[in-house]
Amino acid sequence: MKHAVLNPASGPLIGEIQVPGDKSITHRAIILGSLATGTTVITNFLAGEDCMRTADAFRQLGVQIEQNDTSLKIHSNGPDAFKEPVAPLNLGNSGTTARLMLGVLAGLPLFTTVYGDTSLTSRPMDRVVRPLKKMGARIDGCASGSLLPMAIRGGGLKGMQYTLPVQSAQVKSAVLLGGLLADGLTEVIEKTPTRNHTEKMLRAFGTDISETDGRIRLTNQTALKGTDVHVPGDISSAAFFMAAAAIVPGSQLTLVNVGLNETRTGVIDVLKQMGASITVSNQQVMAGESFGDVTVTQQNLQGIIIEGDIIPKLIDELPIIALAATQAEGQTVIRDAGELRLKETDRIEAITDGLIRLGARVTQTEDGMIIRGTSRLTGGKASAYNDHRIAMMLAVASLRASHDVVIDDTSSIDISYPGFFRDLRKLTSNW
Ligand SMILES: O=C(O)C1=C[C@@H](OP(=O)(O)O)[C@@H](O)[C@H](O)C1
Ligand SMILES: C=C(OP(=O)(O)O)C(=O)O
Repeated sequence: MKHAVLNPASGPLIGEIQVPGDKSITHRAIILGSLATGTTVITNFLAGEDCMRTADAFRQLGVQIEQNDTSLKIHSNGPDAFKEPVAPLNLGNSGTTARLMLGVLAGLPLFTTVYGDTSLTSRPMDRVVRPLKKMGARIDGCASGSLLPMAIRGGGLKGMQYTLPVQSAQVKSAVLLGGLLADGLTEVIEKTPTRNHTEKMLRAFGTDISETDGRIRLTNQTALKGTDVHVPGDISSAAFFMAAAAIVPGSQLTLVNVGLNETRTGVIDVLKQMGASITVSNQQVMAGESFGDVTVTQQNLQGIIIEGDIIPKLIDELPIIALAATQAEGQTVIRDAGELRLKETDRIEAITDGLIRLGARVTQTEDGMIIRGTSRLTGGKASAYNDHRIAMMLAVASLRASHDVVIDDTSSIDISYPGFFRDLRKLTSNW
């Protein structure tokens, strides 16, 4: 338990900051580096707990993964050299590890068992189990095979065409990774774009994968080649400081080397639409992934409606966007975000509860919330619900509160942003 008492308010956030590497891209680099033959060096990788679960899972399959402060070095002889793990794989708190690994494990001719923590054990896995079973996978688990723990007898998959019934990059990626190890053609059809790091990274590792009008196609290609990957900063982590700079008077903050993949930049679009001044500079592209420097200058914000196709582009940023909305004039309505109820915790409940406890006016709806601004945050005691994004949102709220913000436990922050408090302290004068 890491109880935190955050003193209220701060001066403006001024200066420059570099957030850690992208979580989604780090997971995929570890997965493809392990499936590839040869050496893969991943720089600026995220050493967060979730990504380390993915690395440990491949270590248990016999892949050599060395970690130092600046890089992860993977030596692999490809999937044919994997060994059957002698113990269950612990996937911790990580939905991405669970869903993507189920795709991989279903495609390997090995028997494996997987489990996770209390939160992961309650998150739906049938969304990946169903399509993988259609490809021929033999998977069983709790609750009629829809929850962890699960057992997978892999191998013998056949490619198929699959239309995504949920807007989920994890489901898309599980089917594509299964397809990579399956016989024949796999085609995934997505009506609303979700994050496309798997597709971009597969291409970077030499896979022939095509994408037209939301139809993504690939055939069995186990001969991936080890490739060096440089991971851009995580826009989902940067979002906490973007929003902080947007709501603390007098702030001007630059976030350097932030990933700007077109399927992830919804938070920038929304903050701009609310009235924040945001500029992007030094934009570059590496292995198909765009990144650059993002400067946010505080301006008065207005409430807006956030709904529809933009939701998957900012799904993980909704906790901090909701906080920003408490500091905007008028009403902000968030709709079509029912997926938030299926994350590390029910985030609609957790955001609403946390913000109300700190003095904001928020009403939850089935698939979102209504936030009435401008609220003077009073501070108070709130629970992070063991969820990293809720804990960081509550910590940023202290910058606009009139009294202390007390958070029950902030240890979950290590999932995606080790060093968050060091960075927050660097930018503010309140601790
Ligand atoms: O593919 C990924 O790396 C992720 C996809 C999203 O989940 P869904 O696929 O469930 O939307 C996101 O919320 C999660 O943090 C990371
Ligand atoms: C939902 C998240 O991650 P995961 O699904 O991988 O647990 C997140 O990081 O906000």
